[in-house]
Amino acid sequence: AQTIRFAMEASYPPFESMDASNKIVGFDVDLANALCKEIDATCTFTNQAFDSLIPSLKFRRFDAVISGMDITPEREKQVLFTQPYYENSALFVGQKGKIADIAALKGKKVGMQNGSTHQKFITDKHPEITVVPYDSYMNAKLDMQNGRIDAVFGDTAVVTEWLKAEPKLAAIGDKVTDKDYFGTGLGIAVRQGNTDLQQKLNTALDKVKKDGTYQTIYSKWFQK
Ligand SMILES: NC(=[NH2+])NCCC[C@H](N)C(=O)O
Repeated sequence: AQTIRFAMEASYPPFESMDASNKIVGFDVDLANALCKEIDATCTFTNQAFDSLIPSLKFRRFDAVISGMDITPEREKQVLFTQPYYENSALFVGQKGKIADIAALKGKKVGMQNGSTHQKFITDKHPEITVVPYDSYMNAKLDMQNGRIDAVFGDTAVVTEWLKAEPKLAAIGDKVTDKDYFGTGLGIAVRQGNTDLQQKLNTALDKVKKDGTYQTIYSKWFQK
């Protein structure tokens, strides 16, 4: 059987994180395993810095990236994406009662992962906000909670889990849905030209979306 080598940045629960035994677990892992089962392939998973995922894919160190990654026009110039497997938008979060709205972030420090769509969005659309890039959203969140930065800008799905777990945090403003950055959803990236794998993954995605497998995995990792 075929082996599909997946890469991800695994400090991003519930999409991917390291469990107590240093195994990568999460929604993306379960979904990829379900797809590999359909394709009759063996999946492997490797943890890597987020901003190195696309370069490593191009260098053939891996076959696919599944990492809560937004399908964007800019990334589509470098890689091929599957159909979206998760709807996405972005949300600012800060300490409760500190920042009233997005306008109040002017001159403030906002953290996010280096190489993320969140970084690009703020750089392009909100030059009045100071971007503070991190190796992981977990470190950005810690700095925000310690008051070193004023807010974190992240995927709504992830940030919403933080808000449920931590009563001292609050959303700032509404979800950001700009299609050029977040609007088309999360996809699995494969190399340009690897339409064979792209098609296999797309067919498998159709199948798991239809037969209930996707919903089961979703309910395991995301609360309603
Ligand atoms: N596994 C991760 N650390 N993923 C971060 C993804 C952030 C954002 N959705 C992006 O595509 O840029």
